[in-house]
Amino acid sequence: MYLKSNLNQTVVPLSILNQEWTYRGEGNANLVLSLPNLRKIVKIRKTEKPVTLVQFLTEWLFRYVLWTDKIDAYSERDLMFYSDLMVHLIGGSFVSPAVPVIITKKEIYDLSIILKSERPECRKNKNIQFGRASLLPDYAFLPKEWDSALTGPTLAIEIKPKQGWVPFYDRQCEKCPFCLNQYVKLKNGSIKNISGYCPLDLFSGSKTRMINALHCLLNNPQNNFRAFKDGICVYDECSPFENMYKVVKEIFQQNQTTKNSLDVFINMLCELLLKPHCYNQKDFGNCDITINNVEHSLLIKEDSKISTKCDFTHHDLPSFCVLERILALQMIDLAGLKNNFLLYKYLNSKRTLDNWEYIDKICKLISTNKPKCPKRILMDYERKFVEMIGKGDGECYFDEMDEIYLVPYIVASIANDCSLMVTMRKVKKERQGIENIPEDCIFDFGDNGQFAVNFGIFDLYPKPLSVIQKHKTRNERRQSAYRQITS
Ligand SMILES: O=P(O)(O)O[C@@H]1[C@@H](OP(=O)(O)O)[C@H](OP(=O)(O)O)[C@H](O)[C@H](OP(=O)(O)O)[C@H]1OP(=O)(O)O
Ligand SMILES: Nc1ncnc2c1ncn2[C@@H]1O[C@H](COP(=O)(O)OP(=O)(O)OP(=O)(O)O)[C@@H](O)[C@H]1O
Repeated sequence: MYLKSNLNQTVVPLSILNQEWTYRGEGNANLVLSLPNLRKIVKIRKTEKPVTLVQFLTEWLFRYVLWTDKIDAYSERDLMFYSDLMVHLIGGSFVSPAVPVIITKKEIYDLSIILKSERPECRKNKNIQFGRASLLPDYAFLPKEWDSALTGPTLAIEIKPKQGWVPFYDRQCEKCPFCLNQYVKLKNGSIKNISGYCPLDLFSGSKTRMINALHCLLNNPQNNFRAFKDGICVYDECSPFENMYKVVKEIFQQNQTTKNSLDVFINMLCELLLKPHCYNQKDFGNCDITINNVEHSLLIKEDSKISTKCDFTHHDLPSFCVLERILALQMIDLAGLKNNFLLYKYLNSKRTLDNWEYIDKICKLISTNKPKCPKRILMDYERKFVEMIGKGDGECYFDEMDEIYLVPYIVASIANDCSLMVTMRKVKKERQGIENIPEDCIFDFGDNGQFAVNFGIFDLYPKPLSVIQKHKTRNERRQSAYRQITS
């Protein structure tokens, strides 16, 4: 069965069980399996498990009777948003096109049974969904054609860096959203210790602050740091810290590992996070990377007097380094949650907003405005939004606006929640086959040797418009937990 999607891509049926596969991990929205022979991952959507009888019947009707069109439409829309917008905004060196595949009901049923023992208890509140899934490169491995020049294990570091930038309109608190959330986690018992990690430090452009942030991530990884050796998770919040020492020793191919080698490794990681990486720039589309910096510098003066406990100061990151690619999207939101919530509430009071219709609208806008770059389109809307706020005449300016004005906030929210992977493997001393690796992907770490390195950014799928309401409530909960614990 081969289907044609609206994106004009052939949807290929994929059988997972008749090839080598492993469980890679899962988040709130997707479960990921790795197909090591293909060096690909399959990203399978998850759905809420029905709890009540009514939910059970609705789910049954939806899945088994009304299934195909509705579910296909969801997955197709996710893919369209990813391919038409997010890939262009991030750039082809860090993301790859997703290939739609179809997984049968029977296969999902069999997989669910096998996966029972692998899935963490806290994630079992959702089922995996049959039908459309996405096939993507597995960033825990390097491209096959580089293999002949490389030796030793492949190490991949996954970081979910979270919000490294707070719009000026939202800076009412001395703590950034991530640090505030630590108090909620502490209160509900999901963590024992507050992490010293602050995303503002990781994105600060200051090496001292970045290195401190990386040390904190390693010491208290929560769901923000993982290390994979040859595709297998060897260090995360559930593993002993020694595992990290061991894997660093192996990657450096040293007999001895000392505290010092971990420091060397963190320095190396910091350098990699700051290295421009644009070997695949031809696929970058025509998005202009520099558009939004000016706007922020104009707003900065207004707010420079706030007292902070998190350090809100920051230096520019080198263009095209992996952190800069993420931060640039986070900074696309100038108006902040405060103003986006007001607009969302206003539009919703005029007509109930559909959570996903914005995707069709923004994709259509991009296509009719070609060759204008998608980032410029979003920034034009955002600029106008901020201009309206500046006029300060309350809700009346909202009459001229629609949900497209909320899209920059949604894009920034996706960037606030995405993950990155830095993957590395040592280059053989004899350097045979080195010509297969783009020069830009080889990094020299002095006595520790040369490494081939690749970067990936993932979890760039759309969020519903209702996330704005969720963020409003979430922020109030965070502030309250902070006040309760610190007062
Ligand atoms: O709201 P946040 O900042 O806590 O982020 C949520 C994440 O929590 P985190 O703090 O990273 O542990 C949360 O991650 P976990 O499930 O906690 O691993 C999801 O990523 C969630 O996104 P979505 O609802 O699946 O689209 C994330 O929600 P939104 O990005 O939709 O807000
Ligand atoms: N392209 C990829 N290459 C390698 N590993 C990946 C890739 N995509 C996802 N993963 C792995 O699968 C895990 C779950 O994927 P992902 O974070 O995209 O799930 P999610 O449900 O969308 O997350 P969230 O809870 O943040 O919404 C990741 O933590 C990562 O370890």
